[in-house]
This record gives sequence, structure tokens and C-alpha cells, in this order.
Amino acid sequence: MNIAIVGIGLIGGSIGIRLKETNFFDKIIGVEKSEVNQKKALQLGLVDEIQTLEEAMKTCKVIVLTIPVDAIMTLLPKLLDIATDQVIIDMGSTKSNILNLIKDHPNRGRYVAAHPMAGTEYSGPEAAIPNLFKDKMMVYVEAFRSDEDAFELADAVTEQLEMQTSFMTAEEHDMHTAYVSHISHLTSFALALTVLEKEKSQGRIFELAGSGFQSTVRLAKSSPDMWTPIFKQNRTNVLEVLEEHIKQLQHIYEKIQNEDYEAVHKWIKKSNKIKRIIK
Ligand SMILES: O=C(O)C(=O)C[C@]1(C(=O)O)C=C[C@@H](O)C=C1
Repeated sequence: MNIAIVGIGLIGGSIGIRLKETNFFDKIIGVEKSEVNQKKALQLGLVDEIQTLEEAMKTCKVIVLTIPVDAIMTLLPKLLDIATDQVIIDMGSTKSNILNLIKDHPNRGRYVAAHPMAGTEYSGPEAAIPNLFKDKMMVYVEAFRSDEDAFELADAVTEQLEMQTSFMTAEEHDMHTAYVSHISHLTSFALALTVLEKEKSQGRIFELAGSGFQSTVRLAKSSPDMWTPIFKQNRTNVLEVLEEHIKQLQHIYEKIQNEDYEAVHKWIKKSNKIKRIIK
């Protein structure tokens, strides 16, 4: 049994390199538009060979989509049109729109919506690492709508990646990811810009960047090709979360402006409760 990975970047490449270790599949096939990335993927040993998507649909039982979410919106309906007994797993970061788009497709059962909560700020095949998914969460979205055998095969892949599992509806998934993952990226992009645009001395940024700045600005290195489509697909939730975030910033702005340091202390103390959830 072969698996095809469509899009060999950080996620696709990391799946490939891990699955090559486990030997669960006979062959790991890479499907990749960019010739440069095709070469890198082969050189780095992330996949066994490169095929076109048309070829891969004939030679592979499992097709994993690890491309930006807007590209998944375009590609998935076309793949379902030609699917027979393959399992198509979408590993994108947003789910409501895509699930809505294919909800009445006759081959809906062959599709599994899954979101690995793992990643780094780096992208491309050279960013791939074998243990990226170990002990991280694979979120299945509306798994009960997939054919039983399709879900079982997708879950076998998750097991090979040594992940834990969680189940959600599309609405829950997109709302919670907006609150946890998407806002983190937005604040990091904004932080990087605030500093870059106001602190003109790059030398000083470099000299003063301790671990505080390093850790909060880490996500600002993430790819616009991945994140612009996420904000587009999850627009309503993202706007709601941004509004809440702006309120917090406005609140602390006013407290500091009014020299109400008791309120500042209280605000920080309240936020420290995050320690109970995240160590
Ligand atoms: O840790 C990071 O660098 C990530 O960007 C990983 C992260 C996240 O926000 O946690 C980013 C997007 C994916 O949809 C899942 C995981």
C-alpha cells in the first residue's frame, strides 16, 4: 500500500520522513508543484519518488493534503470527483468552509478532515523533522461522516506519527483554533511590525533581543502563503478574537496612561492563570 503526500513542505515532509522510518507504507510518493522542492524532497529523503497527482491517484491508497487551506478548497472537490476507494486526508488548519463545500459530494465518505496541532515557524522541505508530531494532538473534525474503513486508515497514519487524538465539530474546531493558534500568530506578526517599524536600529534590536522577545516574536517568521489563507477561511472567528484582543490592549493602554498601577498589577495577575493550563 502506498501513500501520496501532496505538498512537501514542513508538514508534508515531516510526515514523509516519519513514515519512511516506520515502513507502514510500501512507498511514500511526493506530489509537488515546485521543481526545486521536488529535488530537495528527494535529496533529503522525505519521499521515495515524485509523481503527478493523476499518477498518484492511481498508485496510492492514501492521499494526504498538506498544502495551504485555499489550495485544499480548490483541489479536494476535484479529487473526490475521481476517487474510488482511496482515502483523502486533509491536514489543513481550518475546516468549516471545506466541510461545507463537499458536504453533499457522493464520495464524501472517502474524505477525512484532520488537523495535526504541530508545526514550527519554518516552512519548506528543509524544515521537515521526523519527530514533529510525536505526542502532539491530531484533531479529527466530524469523523463520523467518513466511511469507517477510510477513518480507520487515516487513524493508522496518526498512530504511525505517534499522535494523540481529539474529536470536534467544524464550528468548535475553527473557533478554538482562532482563540489559541490563529491569534498567537496575529499578535506575533503585529509585535514584529511594531518593533521593526518603530525601532529603526536593527543593531539595537539584535543586541537587546533576550529570550522574551525571541519567544514572542518566533511565530512572526511563519509563512504568509500559509497564514493569509487561514485568516481568509476563518475570517469571522478571527475577527471576533482580534476584537477581544484589541480590547485587552486598549484596557492596558488606558491603565498605564492613567498611572493606575494597581490595575496593571491585577491585569497581569489575572493573565498568570494561564500557568495552570500551560506549564
Ligand atoms: O508552533 C508553531 O510554530 C505553529 O505554528 C504550530 C501551529 C500552532 O499554532 O500551534 C500552527 C498551525 C497549525 O495549524 C498547527 C499548529
